[in-house]
Amino acid sequence: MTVDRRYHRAASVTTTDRRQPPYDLRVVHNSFDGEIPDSLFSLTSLVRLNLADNNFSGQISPSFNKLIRLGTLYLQDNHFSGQVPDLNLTGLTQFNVSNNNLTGEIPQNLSGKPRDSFLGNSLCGSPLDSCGGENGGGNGGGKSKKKLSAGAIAGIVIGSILGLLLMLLLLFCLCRVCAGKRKNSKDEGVANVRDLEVPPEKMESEVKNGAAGGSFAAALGAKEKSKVVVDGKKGLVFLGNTGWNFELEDLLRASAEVLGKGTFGTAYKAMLETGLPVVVKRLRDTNMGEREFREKMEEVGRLDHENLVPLRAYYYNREEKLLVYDYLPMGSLSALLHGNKGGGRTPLNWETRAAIALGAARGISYLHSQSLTLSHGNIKSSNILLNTSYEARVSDFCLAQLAGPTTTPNRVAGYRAPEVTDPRKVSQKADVYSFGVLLLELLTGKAPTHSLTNEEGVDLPRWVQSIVKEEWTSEVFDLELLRYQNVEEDMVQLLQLAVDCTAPYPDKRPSMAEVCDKIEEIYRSNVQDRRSGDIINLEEPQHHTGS
Ligand SMILES: Nc1ncnc2c1ncn2[C@@H]1O[C@H](COP(=O)(O)OP(=O)(O)OP(=O)(O)O)[C@@H](O)[C@H]1O
Repeated sequence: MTVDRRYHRAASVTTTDRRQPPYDLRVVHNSFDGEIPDSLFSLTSLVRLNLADNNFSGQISPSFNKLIRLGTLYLQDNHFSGQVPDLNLTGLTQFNVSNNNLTGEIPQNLSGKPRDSFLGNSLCGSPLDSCGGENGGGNGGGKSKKKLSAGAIAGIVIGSILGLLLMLLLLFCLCRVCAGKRKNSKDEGVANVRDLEVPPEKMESEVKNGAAGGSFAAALGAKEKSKVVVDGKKGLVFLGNTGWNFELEDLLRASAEVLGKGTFGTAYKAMLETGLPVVVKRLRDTNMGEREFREKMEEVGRLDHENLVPLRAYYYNREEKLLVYDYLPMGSLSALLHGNKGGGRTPLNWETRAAIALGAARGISYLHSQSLTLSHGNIKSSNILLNTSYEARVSDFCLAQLAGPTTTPNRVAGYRAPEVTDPRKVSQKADVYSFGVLLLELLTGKAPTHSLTNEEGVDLPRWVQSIVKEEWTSEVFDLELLRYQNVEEDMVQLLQLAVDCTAPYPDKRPSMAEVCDKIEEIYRSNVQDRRSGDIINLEEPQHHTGS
């Protein structure tokens, strides 16, 4: 069927004279789809054309201009798209293209038609709103669109750019804040971290060779560039009931001198402005994480015995780890035994040595009693410190695990039990061995291998074993001890205990509690001897010049 036939069939043709061509064509509701066929435009006599409410699509052809007699053109409620053609039909009084998909500007010739004729499209221009403004009136529905003026577009573009810049700026600020926070959390997650500047010249002159008078901050900074990272909030952590009340900054201001370099780092004596002297150990190369470190410090801080040098406080940050102890003015047993050999040193008598041995044994035995896995780990004469009454205080206990990869294991080689391969893993039996070497050192006055910086020292257990027992007295004991009579038997007993402690097989060694009991027994007999009044006057404390 041709389109023409379709039209003729469906159209209700209104004509009085059947010989006349149709002048009124109405297409039945919803009957047609597709584009309007060109043949329609040959019906030039048409006066009324009503194609409303169908499914016509495509463009509205400008060929409607051929229907020069057209007074009514109803195209509403279809699917026409594209622009409204410029219809120059002077008789066209009824015109409606509403509710299609038409776009663009309404041609000048149709601008006099009522608004309703154009609604429901995306059209603009008179009689609707001007192009660039709102069109379609209030009931344009979803089909209405904006057509923006150049000024509006420029405004939107500039606004968008400014908005984008603002967002970038905000993003940048946010990143800076986050980066700042991350940095702070690196330095213990605390604000208030700052650097103490120490002039390098000051550091050099003040701390050179451990000379006293330089500030502790300078001492810490001496080998670094010139900065010490100080964390003002998470400062010193005090352990136990010290009664101490000072801040890290007070410590950094304190005058300091180097006491010596040990296995774990350097020890400083710091004199606070209040006159309180403390010892600060600056740990080197500690691999331990913060949490583990703090837990370890709390554990060590809980250990409390009269023959121990308690850990009073600590400081932790990624760069610096400091341990704070009491300062013991009489120094170490090592300094007493081996220092000032040239002269000016009062020899250590037997009773003082026996008392030191007993005090040290008690301190270590206490440690072992706390837990089967707890050991000192670094027993040697420089870690046996003395108070003003020459009572022994064991220091540096339970720190073996803190030792970093660059520690100097040689320094403890002479005290180390043969089975110890990793100095960070030391058993109680290994402690007993080290204590045995310490007893041998006390009795012979000789320093064990590598225990002194300048001297080679002796492999004490081996050396003593190489001497036949009968010759122990004259060959083995420190000459300073030989002048005391009636104590020979006690000395031999202590020497035998030392030999037992240094047995190559850990199982053959006594426990620290047994060692303690034995020394007490020897010491008691010594006191009885003293009561019988046959040796030196022990009522007066003797003075020794430690180095
Ligand atoms: N609390 C203290 N009071 C007085 N002197 C101390 C104190 N602590 C340590 N010293 C002395 O400071 C010096 C250095 O001590 P430090 O403990 O750092 O090294 P060390 O004992 O030689 O070796 P290690 O680190 O293996 O124990 C030693 O001569 C030591 O006797």
